[in-house]
Amino acid sequence: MASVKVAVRVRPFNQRELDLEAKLIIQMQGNRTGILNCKANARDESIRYKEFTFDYSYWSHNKESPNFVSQEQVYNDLGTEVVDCAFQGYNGCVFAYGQTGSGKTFTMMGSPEEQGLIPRVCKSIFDRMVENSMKGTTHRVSVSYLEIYQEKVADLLKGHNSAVRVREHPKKGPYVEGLTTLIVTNYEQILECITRGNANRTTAATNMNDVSSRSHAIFTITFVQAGYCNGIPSETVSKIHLVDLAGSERADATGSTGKRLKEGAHINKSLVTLGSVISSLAELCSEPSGYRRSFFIPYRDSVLTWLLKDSLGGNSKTIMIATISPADCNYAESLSTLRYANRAKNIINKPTINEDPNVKLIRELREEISKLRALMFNEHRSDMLAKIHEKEAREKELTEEWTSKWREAQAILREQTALGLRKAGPGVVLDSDRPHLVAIDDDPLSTGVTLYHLKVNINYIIICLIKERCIRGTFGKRIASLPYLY
Ligand SMILES: Nc1ncnc2c1ncn2[C@@H]1O[C@H](COP(=O)(O)OP(=O)(O)OP(=O)(O)O)[C@@H](O)[C@H]1O
Repeated sequence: MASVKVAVRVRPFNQRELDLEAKLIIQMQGNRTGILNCKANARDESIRYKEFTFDYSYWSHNKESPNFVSQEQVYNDLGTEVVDCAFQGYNGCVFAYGQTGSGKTFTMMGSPEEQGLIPRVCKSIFDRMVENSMKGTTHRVSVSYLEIYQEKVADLLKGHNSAVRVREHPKKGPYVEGLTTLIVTNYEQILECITRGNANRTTAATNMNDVSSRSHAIFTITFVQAGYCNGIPSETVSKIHLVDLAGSERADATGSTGKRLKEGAHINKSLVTLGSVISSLAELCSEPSGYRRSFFIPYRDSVLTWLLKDSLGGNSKTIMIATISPADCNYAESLSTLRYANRAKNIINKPTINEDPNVKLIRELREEISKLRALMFNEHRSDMLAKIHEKEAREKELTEEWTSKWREAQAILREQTALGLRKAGPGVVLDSDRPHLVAIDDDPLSTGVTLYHLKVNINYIIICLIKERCIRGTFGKRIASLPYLY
């Protein structure tokens, strides 16, 4: 069990707020955040000033302050937890929520000079992978990047207009059908994916932000870690969702009309549903265990909550970052964000280590065998020997199967890395001048690309195309497309 961790961050005044000579209404001390209502003339202090306690309250308003919290500190507190999640085999999720222009994209993505959480998390994952590889562990990292714009999902690694559909697998839950999943082998490649995806995101200028994200964006890292631990195979798969939500907004504050107003309605639909999901979960989790009524959680009322189902009340360690403006003119929005964040604190998730099912079976068999051996030794039960032998044979068979699959996957990855072969959007990039054929495979469970070496000095080739598989030449040009060609 793990509560959703909540951090609140306040940004500097923006130009609009400076022009309006806005007053500073946010105060932070330790992990407490206070908000002052300048307009209320009531004597009752509880109406004028409201205070909330979070896991972290980040003062990023002015660099001169001794309490100033930089991008680096946000990463040290929150990003390292996400990286730990990946290496321990847990799913993780960070989502940034707040008013338009309050600093969500700055916190998640940042700028080239002041990188945000996403690039820092990616960098750290690859740095730690290098360290762990020395100990014999192997890793596979793949990424996908999607946006939800007006309740429709687009594949950001394919292009802005690449619509894809959300479906629900009976066991694995919601997923996006046909979403591009690219294997990345170093930080530069992952950065390339982020840059490509960001360029495809829907943005527009509003009164609150010159480059306002009009969509919800989910960058997902799938991290597989495999190797031997104390002589036993170990393999974990973690999914890390890094989410930059579109701004929660009021039409009058953002100057929305026409298309922007329609966008706002859709953005709000997702955020309102997110709010309902958070409220229902918070209520559910605050009931004493054993007395919990069956609550309906409206995950399917919006694409966003449907896709983030596991991150909210499910199998994930989740962090919410609520970003707020420091200015009095945004009092209502900031108070609403703080209340939203305050509710999210009560959500309790149930993260578990995502172990490969075969590896889990091997581990369990070994445990059973040790127990049976101890029992046999203590109680002189010779009848157990046959049972032990049977379990040992099964365990050996599974271990051999797993080891050969693992070695094969390692060899393919090594070969592709050595040749600089990788899937890039609809094509592949290959930095090699050796003759070859490349098969592009859309199966997300495979490495995505398969390389066929051609022996030099062979004048003709026979190609047998397996159903629906397409073989392309060096420059991605289709050289044969018949189902069977002899
Ligand atoms: N902590 C911060 N320190 C310095 N500048 C910041 C900070 N937070 C936000 N900004 C600046 O404020 C502006 C708006 O921030 P940002 O684009 O991150 O907002 P947003 O919440 O993502 O908005 P939207 O919902 O419209 O996309 C940007 O110019 C950004 O650089």
